[in-house]
Amino acid sequence: MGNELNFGGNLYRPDIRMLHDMDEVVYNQEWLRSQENIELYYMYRDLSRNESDHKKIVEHGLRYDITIIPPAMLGDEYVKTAGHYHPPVPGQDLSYAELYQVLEGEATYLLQKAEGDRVVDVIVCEAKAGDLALVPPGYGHITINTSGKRLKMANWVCRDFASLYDPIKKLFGGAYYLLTGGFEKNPDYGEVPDIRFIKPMDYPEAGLFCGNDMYEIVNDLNKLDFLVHPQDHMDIFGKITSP
Ligand SMILES: O=P(O)(O)OC[C@H]1O[C@](O)(CO)[C@@H](O)[C@@H]1O
Repeated sequence: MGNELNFGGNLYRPDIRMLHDMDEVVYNQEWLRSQENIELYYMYRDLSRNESDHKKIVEHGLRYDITIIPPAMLGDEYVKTAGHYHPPVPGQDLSYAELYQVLEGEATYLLQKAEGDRVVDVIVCEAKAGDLALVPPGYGHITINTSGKRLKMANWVCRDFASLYDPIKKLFGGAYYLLTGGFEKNPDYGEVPDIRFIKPMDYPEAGLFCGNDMYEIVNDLNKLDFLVHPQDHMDIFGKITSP
């Protein structure tokens, strides 16, 4: 069982994203049609080091996942996740946030904010091992591995929602594709803003620092309340949404 992940002495089996799960969102459709249905990336969900951690994580409405994206090319496009948005928090007009940390390799996080049918902000954050990347409410997100090395990343997220894939599928991918020649605007989006490049940041207000293993916040999960009740913690997102 070569795909199992050992986390805290527990073995986890992944959900596997196959190439042809991504048919709508791959840039080079001609290349895609000639390809076998290979495994692209591995999603290990709801991890914990022990039962007591798991109880705390569930009580706080959270989930800790690890995703492994081996290096690959999708024709002349770098391997990436399918991409999704999050639904609104019940009773709010704000959607759930998510927090990533690169554990190994390098990630390019593409975040895009939709307002109705338009994308009004596109952010790219390039992150290396230890770096944190926050997905604010309202932003869809895609992770791209351009590094030629295995990318292993973790995320904390609210456990009570299902991701929304259709808005990205129906426009054949994110607002930009990352090709060997650089970022290419997706023509199906019409007008999109230029990319804002941001650096990975610390979030001292939540006790989160690049370089510190973010799983350890399991001992103080109230600090992640911004993932479950983003409406109560808008300051933390402001550094990214209006720098
Ligand atoms: O759902 P996608 O777009 O394939 O992206 C996968 C990622 O999303 C998550 O489900 C969390 O948003 C992770 O488990 C995984 O990293």
